[in-house]
Amino acid sequence: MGSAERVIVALDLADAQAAHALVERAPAVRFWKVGLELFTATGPALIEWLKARGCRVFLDLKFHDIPNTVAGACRSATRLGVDLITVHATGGQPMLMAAAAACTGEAARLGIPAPAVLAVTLLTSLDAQLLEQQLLVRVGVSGYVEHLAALAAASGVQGAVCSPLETALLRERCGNDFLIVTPGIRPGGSGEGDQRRTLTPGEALARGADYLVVGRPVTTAPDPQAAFLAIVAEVDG
Ligand SMILES: O=C(O)c1cc(=O)[nH]c(=O)n1[C@@H]1O[C@H](COP(=O)(O)O)[C@@H](O)[C@H]1O
Repeated sequence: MGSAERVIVALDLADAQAAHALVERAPAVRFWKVGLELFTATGPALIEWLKARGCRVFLDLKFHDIPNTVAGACRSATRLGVDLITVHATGGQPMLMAAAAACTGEAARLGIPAPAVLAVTLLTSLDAQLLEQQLLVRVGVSGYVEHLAALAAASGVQGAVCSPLETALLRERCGNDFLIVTPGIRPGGSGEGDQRRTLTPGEALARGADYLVVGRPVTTAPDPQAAFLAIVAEVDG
C-alpha cells in the first residue's frame, strides 16, 4: 500500500455541497472519512457518491449502545459497503463481539466484503489529567489505551483507533494483523485545536500505524490537494 492510500482525510463538513467541493479540489485523496456531522446531514447518499468516484470510505459514527442496538447499526453500515467503521471500546466486550459478528454475518448474507470494525480507545482530545480527574481512570493513558485495545482484539474486532503516542505499544501488544488507525495528526506548524495527544504524520507512521486520519490540516488549507500531498511527501521522506 502506497503512502497516499494510508492517509485518510476527515470530511468534517456541514453538507453535501461542501463535501463535493472539497473532494473535487483534492483528487489525490483516495480514502475519505465521513463522520457524525456530514452523515447526519447527508445520510447514505454521500457514501454512494464517494464510492462511485472509486474512493474508499471510513464511516466514523462511533457506535456506543447496548449490543442489540449496535449490532443493528453495524448491519446497516455493512450494507452501505464501507471499508471501515468505528465503535467505542468502552461499550464492553458483549457490545464489541456483537459488532464484529453483525458485520461478518451481514456481509456473508449479502456476499459482500465486511467492513473492518475499529474500537475507539481513548479519544485524542483527552489527556492524562482529564482521564484521571474527570473519568476517574487511574491507570494512565497508555495503560488504559492498551487495556481497551487488548479487549477489542480479544472480542474479534479488527483494529483500534488511538493517538500516535500509543501506536508502538498497541502494535507490540496486539500484533501485526491488528489495524491501527491514528488521528491526532499535526504537521509541523499547524495548531493543535481541541486535540491533546498529537504527533506529526512522519512520526505517526514511523511508530507503526496502518492509517493516519487528518482533518483540519487538509480541509481548512487554502489548497487542500497541496496540503494532502505535503503530508504524503513528509510520510515518504
Ligand atoms: O475516530 C476518530 O476518527 C477519532 C478518534 C479520536 O480519538 N480522535 C479524533 O480526532 N478522531 C477523528 O479524527 C478527526 C481528526 O480531525 P482533525 O483534528 O481536524 O485532524 C476527526 O474527524 C475526529 O472525529
